[in-house]
Amino acid sequence: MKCKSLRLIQVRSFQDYKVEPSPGLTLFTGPNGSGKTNLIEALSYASTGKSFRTGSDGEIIGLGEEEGTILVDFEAGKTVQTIKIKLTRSQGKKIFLNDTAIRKKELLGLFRTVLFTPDELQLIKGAPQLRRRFLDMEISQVSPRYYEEFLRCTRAVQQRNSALKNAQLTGRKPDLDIWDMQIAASASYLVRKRLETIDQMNRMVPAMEERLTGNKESLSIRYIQQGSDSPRYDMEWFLEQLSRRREEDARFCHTSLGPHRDDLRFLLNGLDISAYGSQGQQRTAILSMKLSEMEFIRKETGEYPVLLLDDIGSELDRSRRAALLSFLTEQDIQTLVTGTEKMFEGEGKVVALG
Ligand SMILES: Nc1ncnc2c1ncn2[C@@H]1O[C@H](COP(=O)(O)OP(=O)(O)OP(=O)(O)O)[C@@H](O)[C@H]1O
Repeated sequence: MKCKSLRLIQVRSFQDYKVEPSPGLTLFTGPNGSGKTNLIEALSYASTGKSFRTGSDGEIIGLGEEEGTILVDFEAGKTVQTIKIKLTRSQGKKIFLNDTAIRKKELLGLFRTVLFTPDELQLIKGAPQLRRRFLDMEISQVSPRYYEEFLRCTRAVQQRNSALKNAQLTGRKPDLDIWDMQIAASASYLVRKRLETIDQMNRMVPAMEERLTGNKESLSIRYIQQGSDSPRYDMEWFLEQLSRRREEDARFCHTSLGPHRDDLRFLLNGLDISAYGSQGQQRTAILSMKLSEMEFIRKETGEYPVLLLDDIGSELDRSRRAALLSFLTEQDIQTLVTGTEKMFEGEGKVVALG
């Protein structure tokens, strides 16, 4: 997967800007506020249909403008295609693939990227929802069915919660059977896919960790399931658990079991890295996971995704940057980075902003 060009029209600080990244390493340099992160954000947006910096599309449209457009030409296999995202203040966003309108759920998996930013440390320290998102996005990029089931499950949980709230307001018994069935069916698929993915990641992560640090600390990912010490994904189990929790769920008007309540733990030599790992160990662990995510996507799709690295100069020391660079060049991975020219020892194409 290669990004051939990125064009921004009335997006963030850019009036009309086009860049053609190198198929290898491209470094965006420039003073603070020159728009380096804006470029990474736009590429990630074209990949996922979402910004990693804001939940409000209005913030992305140039100040004072009514609309903004992100255009990405990318090569997948041997075909070059164009994603166009038109953001408007009054009518939301429209997404096009080669000028044909598509839905957001059809966007995922077209232009595949893996993102690494300083905020990524939150993956270890932050709320469970960030870890679930990491896993969900990773799998959704290679499996449209997964994303469909994910949306179905999310809707069913919302409907079940609404039914619980209504019941509390009206004093009537809620009819939860239909929602429990839907949640159990989707959950069974989602959790099975999550476990399979973690299993694959666990086979790759230690090698990445060793490559980056030269040591043999063993990093692994564990799935933490609400309601069971050893993860289950059979539908009957979900049905039985949801049914058993009805009374308690009715009290709090929420659904206390399902993929939306599960979490991940990252273990370094068997210990929870969020509690026992140093900052440096945590940063390296995240990078190892991101590189394993790259490998996972390559195994599933036959191509490496594009790697987006925002401001990692502050994150990785010199030896880790060198190890990262050797991996990226060896594997022919297209990488777009923000930072200073020195960051990768003068390697790659430099695009100066500001
Ligand atoms: N909607 C918008 N319209 C116009 N300009 C915007 C908009 N949103 C952000 N900006 C401008 O974009 C700039 C920030 O760009 P960005 O975050 O990409 O900088 P950067 O080069 O990554 O900086 P740093 O090196 O400090 O991380 C700021 O000058 C900000 O005012």
